[in-house]
Amino acid sequence: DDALATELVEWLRTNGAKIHDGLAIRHVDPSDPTSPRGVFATRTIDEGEVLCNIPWDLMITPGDKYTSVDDSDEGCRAIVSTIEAFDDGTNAYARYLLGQPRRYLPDFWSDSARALLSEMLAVGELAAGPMTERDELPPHGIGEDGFLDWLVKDCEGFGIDWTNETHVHAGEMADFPYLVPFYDMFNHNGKGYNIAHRYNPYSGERIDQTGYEVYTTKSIEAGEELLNSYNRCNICQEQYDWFGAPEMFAEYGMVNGDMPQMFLFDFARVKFELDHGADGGVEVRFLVPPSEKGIGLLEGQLRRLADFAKERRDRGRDDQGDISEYEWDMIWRYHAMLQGAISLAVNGSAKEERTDEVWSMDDDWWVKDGNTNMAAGYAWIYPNLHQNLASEEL
Ligand SMILES: C[S@@+](CC[C@H](N)C(=O)[O-])C[C@H]1O[C@@H](n2cnc3c(N)ncnc32)[C@H](O)[C@@H]1O
Repeated sequence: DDALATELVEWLRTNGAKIHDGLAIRHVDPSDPTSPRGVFATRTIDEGEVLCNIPWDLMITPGDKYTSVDDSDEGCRAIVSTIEAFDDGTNAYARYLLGQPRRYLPDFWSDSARALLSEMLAVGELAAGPMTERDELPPHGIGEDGFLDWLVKDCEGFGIDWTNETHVHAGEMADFPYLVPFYDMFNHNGKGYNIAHRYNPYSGERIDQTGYEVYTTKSIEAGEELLNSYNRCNICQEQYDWFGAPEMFAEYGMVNGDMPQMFLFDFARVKFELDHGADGGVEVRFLVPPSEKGIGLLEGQLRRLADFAKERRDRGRDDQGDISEYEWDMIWRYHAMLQGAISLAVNGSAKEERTDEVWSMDDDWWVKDGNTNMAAGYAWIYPNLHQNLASEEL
């Protein structure tokens, strides 16, 4: 029943990719064809077995040679390559990507939906230009002058037609630096992963010669799902310390109750993780000691979020521009997630000793697990989504 996935695997094998024969691609909930697809073991797989090796030629890349991560027009070239793949009728991976949802990431929503979301996130008056992490709730960088506006400006001269929905879809799908067939079917698990990459594209190894290889890091039972971690993985070191539930929503379009969830509120200098406690209830763990001022600021946002819903949700979708049903649903799901998380933090902070230390620290007040080590001229840990700080600026 999943022709696109079957066709993709056949096409990959025919063209030199290795795909483990103990795997099946199916919907996570087999009875619900709208649930996401995932990769499952059909038999026991030992630790260290290769799940796939994808030759360079089958990936969608910004160019035909390995390029480094600090290549400035790499993002635009990746989109152009994705458009070319879409136009190539023989490319089964492109057909699979064309079958993915359209405009599901907030960055690609309608102007009306992005405006409503920005207003919901604005801590104070809605700023005319882009807001920073200091005056909005996370995730950052979505509103006016968001990612798509930035792409349009940045990719001028690359022949991308932003009035063409297929080109926009290429912009949404194109991952920098490359799109890897099959690898992108592994779902996210917040508790950890059972797969790893043999090669680290960020370290400059020659994937154009070796292929992109993924193997198991544990032994896997039949029926078990093969899972990656999109933020706690061994490859995305730049997302390690700041990439929480709000960023999962921004970058992957996910809003769900999966635990653990991390939240970093810059404007209040509060950072915490939520997870199930021993009694099954959700508990808060502060990753940086909370301050009196920070908790007060969060309490203010709880009141504002409640008023916002009363005013905007109760008014209904129809008289607020051309917000789609999907966008509307996601906005209020995310609203509920924020309200829930902030309430847990405010209530949980009663048990904590409060200290104002965070307010005398520099902008890296929240860096705990990570560090600001440089690689290829960039700090891998940085506070604002879509913002690469050059090393001199830090
Ligand atoms: C890299 S793809 C994973 C494969 C994808 N499920 C598919 O059908 O092709 C990432 C997308 O999968 C979905 N996804 C992955 N992990 C998820 C999870 N734990 N909960 C909900 N959706 C998830 C999200 O829509 C996300 O944007």
